[in-house]
Amino acid sequence: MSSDKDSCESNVTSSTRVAYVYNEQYTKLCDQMPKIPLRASMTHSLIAAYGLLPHLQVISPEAASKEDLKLFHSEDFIDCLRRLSDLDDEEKYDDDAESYGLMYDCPAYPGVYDYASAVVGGSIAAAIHLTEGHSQVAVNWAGGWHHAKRSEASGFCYFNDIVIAILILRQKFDRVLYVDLDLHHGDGVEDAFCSTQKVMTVSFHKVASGFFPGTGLIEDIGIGRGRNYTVNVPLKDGLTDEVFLDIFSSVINRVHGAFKPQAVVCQCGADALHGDPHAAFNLTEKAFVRSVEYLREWDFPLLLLGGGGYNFANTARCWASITGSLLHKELPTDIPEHRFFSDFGPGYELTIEPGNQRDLNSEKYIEEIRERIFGDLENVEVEEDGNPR
Ligand SMILES: O=C(CCc1ccccc1NC(=O)c1cccc(C(F)(F)F)c1)NO
Ligand SMILES: [Zn+2]
Repeated sequence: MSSDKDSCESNVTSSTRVAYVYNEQYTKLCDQMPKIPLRASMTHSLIAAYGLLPHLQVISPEAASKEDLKLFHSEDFIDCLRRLSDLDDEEKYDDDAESYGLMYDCPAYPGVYDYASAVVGGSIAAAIHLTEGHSQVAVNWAGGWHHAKRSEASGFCYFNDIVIAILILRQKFDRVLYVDLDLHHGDGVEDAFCSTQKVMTVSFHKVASGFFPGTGLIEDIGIGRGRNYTVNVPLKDGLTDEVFLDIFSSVINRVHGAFKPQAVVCQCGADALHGDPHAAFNLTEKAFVRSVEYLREWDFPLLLLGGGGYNFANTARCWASITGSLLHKELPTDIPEHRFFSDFGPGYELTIEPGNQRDLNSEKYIEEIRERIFGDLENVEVEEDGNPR
């Protein structure tokens, strides 16, 4: 006779368990990324401080092997990053470096190979957890590096963990939907899948002259067989939660109806939040939490990844709020005492104040892009495959 504790344990089925990629060494490695020092530990510590770890299924990742990386990246690029990563700073200048994007925004700092392959390993572990049916949701907040190309690092992204995770999901799921909430266009993922009908990429991002990466225009809808399977939602400064959630829900609803995805990957880059040094949108964590809740309602395998986010306390607030929501836990507004408590001043609260920048997204503008995207999605029709998921 199982005690009621066992029986309550046993009713934690794969559909309610949330897998969470973490181990101490992995997080320490991710903390060393120069653009986001200690951000991985801040995110994990806040999630732990809110007492969420016992409710998560923690999965410990291994670094991606060279074979794993070759699922997307070229061998010469992988070898170059490996070589430069082993050098200390002096001998850095190698003419290859520039052609592989390993300068400026993506310096090949000592140990960068171990960092970048560890992050890919984290997203692979999460994706495998979903293909093996151990849970319906898997989270790798240290992942989400959407700019990396097959043979080029770009925009702080070295290896594209997202593309590799999607390729793993595609081994089991015929149609995979990719949603990118980062302030910046998810160009690396879009490029990887722009000519296939099997992966639909939908990116919501800022478009303005001179703003990185400069791609992701509304007229970019994919090429060849992939035409209409790329969706870009170009947005302007001052975006609010309300306007974002309105365009997000209407576009994603049509995407769901037309593409009928069997698994979803969502990049939750937090540089779209108010308070980020990019100072572009007025979003709060509510925009992200409600977007993920919207995707969750469809109850198919969901992989959540991080990405940008340079106000580290706000990034931790956002990702801890999403994690709490996945567990149907209401998190108290007061930030609990923990290692990084002092970084959450002056309010020491979980919620983020909305920005008050003027919203350049007029109703007319939002209607125009909504109608344009709806029109393009009319051309998407997938035959319901008979195969079970
Ligand atoms: O977040 C990104 C990449 C950000 C990026 C790529 C290429 C060129 C510039 C940027 N952004 C910055 O360099 C940037 C902007 C504001 C604040 C910072 C910070 F890291 F110093 F905080 C960095 N993609 O999702
Ligand atoms: Zn970004």
